[in-house]
Amino acid sequence: MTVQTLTETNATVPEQPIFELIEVEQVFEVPKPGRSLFSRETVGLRALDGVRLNIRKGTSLAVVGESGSGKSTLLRVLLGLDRPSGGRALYNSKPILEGRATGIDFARDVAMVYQDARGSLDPRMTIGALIAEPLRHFNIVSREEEASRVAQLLDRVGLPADAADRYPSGLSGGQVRRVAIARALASEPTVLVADEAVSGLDVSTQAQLLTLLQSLQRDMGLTLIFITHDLGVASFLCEEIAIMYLGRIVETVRRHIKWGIRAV
Ligand SMILES: Nc1ncnc2c1ncn2[C@@H]1O[C@H](COP(=O)(O)OP(=O)(O)OP(=O)(O)O)[C@@H](O)[C@H]1O
Repeated sequence: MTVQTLTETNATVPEQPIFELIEVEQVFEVPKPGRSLFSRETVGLRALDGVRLNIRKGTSLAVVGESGSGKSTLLRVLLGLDRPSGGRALYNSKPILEGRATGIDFARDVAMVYQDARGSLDPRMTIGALIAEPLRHFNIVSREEEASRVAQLLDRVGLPADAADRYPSGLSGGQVRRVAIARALASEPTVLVADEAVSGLDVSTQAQLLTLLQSLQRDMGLTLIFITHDLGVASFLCEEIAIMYLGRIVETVRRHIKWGIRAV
């Protein structure tokens, strides 16, 4: 069996970050604890509290934290789905929301694999049609080339070509995650964001998916942002781990992944 070995290093890469968060804050108005039933009193909840984060192109970053630490809030800011209440969130040195407003490039460049992979796929569509959807939306290939690109993408995620004719209900949890990854790759993104992409699966399926994500990141030069509450998964997969607690990044661990072979 092939496994990777991880070794710590202090190497620094002086490259311009693809994502940059500078003192990002997100404050939500929530009902004041202990208020009377009829009171509308609120308090500000700091879901993000001065977050600073640089993500370099082609690297892998895991954002790890317990429930409520702010991971999803951070993700929504990175995806430009929410405007932070303070600080600056940049993608390729431009405000993320500006990037989204200018349209299709950000959506094509930054692909997402959702935690609820099955729920994110229309159960009435075949796997082939689901993967072809982003190909058409972003005009990646001509209609004639579509079927062969779908087959390539299925192969890339370790599914057989005949999976294209099946429906999500006919696939296992692990296979559905692979389809979600193939769909995300269809737009030929620079960044792949995966939110709890292996949670709720058995250990061996998790390991296979993590190995797949690792090889995709390495072979395609993707920037991988992986959100998880599982430190073990994070350290297996990613070069850099940002640990969140109460809306802050309390620690960042940088690793240099060396590929090696060890008999186990
Ligand atoms: N839209 C919102 N309105 C009010 N409070 C919110 C909102 N979104 C998140 N919160 C609060 O912000 C804090 C951080 O939530 P967030 O969902 O980002 O945490 P998380 O680390 O992703 O948790 P989980 O792992 O459970 O998904 C929590 O206290 C949450 O209740």
